[in-house]
Amino acid sequence: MHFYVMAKQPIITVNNLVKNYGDFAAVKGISFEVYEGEIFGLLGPNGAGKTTTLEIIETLRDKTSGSIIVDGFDIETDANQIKKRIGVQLQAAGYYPNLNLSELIVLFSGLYGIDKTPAEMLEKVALTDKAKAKYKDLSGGQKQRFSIATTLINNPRIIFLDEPTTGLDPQARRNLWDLIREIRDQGTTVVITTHYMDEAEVLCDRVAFVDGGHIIGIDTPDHFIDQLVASGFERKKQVKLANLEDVFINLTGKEWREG
Ligand SMILES: Nc1ncnc2c1ncn2[C@@H]1O[C@H](COP(=O)(O)OP(=O)(O)OP(=O)(O)O)[C@@H](O)[C@H]1O
Repeated sequence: MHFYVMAKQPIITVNNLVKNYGDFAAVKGISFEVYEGEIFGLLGPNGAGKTTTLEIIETLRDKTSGSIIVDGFDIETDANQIKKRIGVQLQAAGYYPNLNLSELIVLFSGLYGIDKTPAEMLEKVALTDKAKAKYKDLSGGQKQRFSIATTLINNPRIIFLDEPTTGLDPQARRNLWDLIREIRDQGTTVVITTHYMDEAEVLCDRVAFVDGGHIIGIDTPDHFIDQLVASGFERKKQVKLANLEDVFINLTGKEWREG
């Protein structure tokens, strides 16, 4: 039993959040809670307002109106306290190209004023043997794991992952799911966006669907699916007991491909 089952304490409360870019309303008054210790997914089509919402909660973007409380702190008055308690994935461009992974961890730890050993952080994301490698020389899956390691340096209460598995092969995706689950099981709340519904279904404890700047549904994946089935919905095609991804994994093996 993981942490989520025991406590349903809100760690993020978003109330009536609005974001306008000039005349364009990207987020139109959304409200939701993220519970402590869960993996919470923001799902929805391109342009729905997911990244905008995340970046506002991460204190990286100003809101137009509404209120946000993160771990008991109001974004309006205590953004610095919030920054200390969250981990945000940096864009790849933020990594100095000539430093190796160990040196990058030392650099980021220094920025946070926290004394973390590179070995400790790299071990968490199974990159111990890449300590001397440069970020640009990593595979896609390794890059994602490294960037997740950097979100954990300040012992955050919550981490935010924006499409962390986009572009990864099936093994790398599944390995990343395991890593994200481990992070949750150690008590860190995870907020994630993804366009992969299979991923959201197996990974997220709860999901919110965002469309056109509104939240149009929020529940556990199981409840959503059960409700749809109860309403009489049936898939047109006979569902097979395996899919092409299972074939891929079966043929190529389950081991980590990228070292
Ligand atoms: N800085 C900006 N200025 C003007 N419009 C913006 C800006 N940033 C985002 N938008 C617009 O706001 C809307 C929401 O964008 P956002 O990136 O939040 O969507 P998203 O749900 O994350 O989409 P995706 O799945 O494609 O990442 C889009 O129509 C986008 O074009």
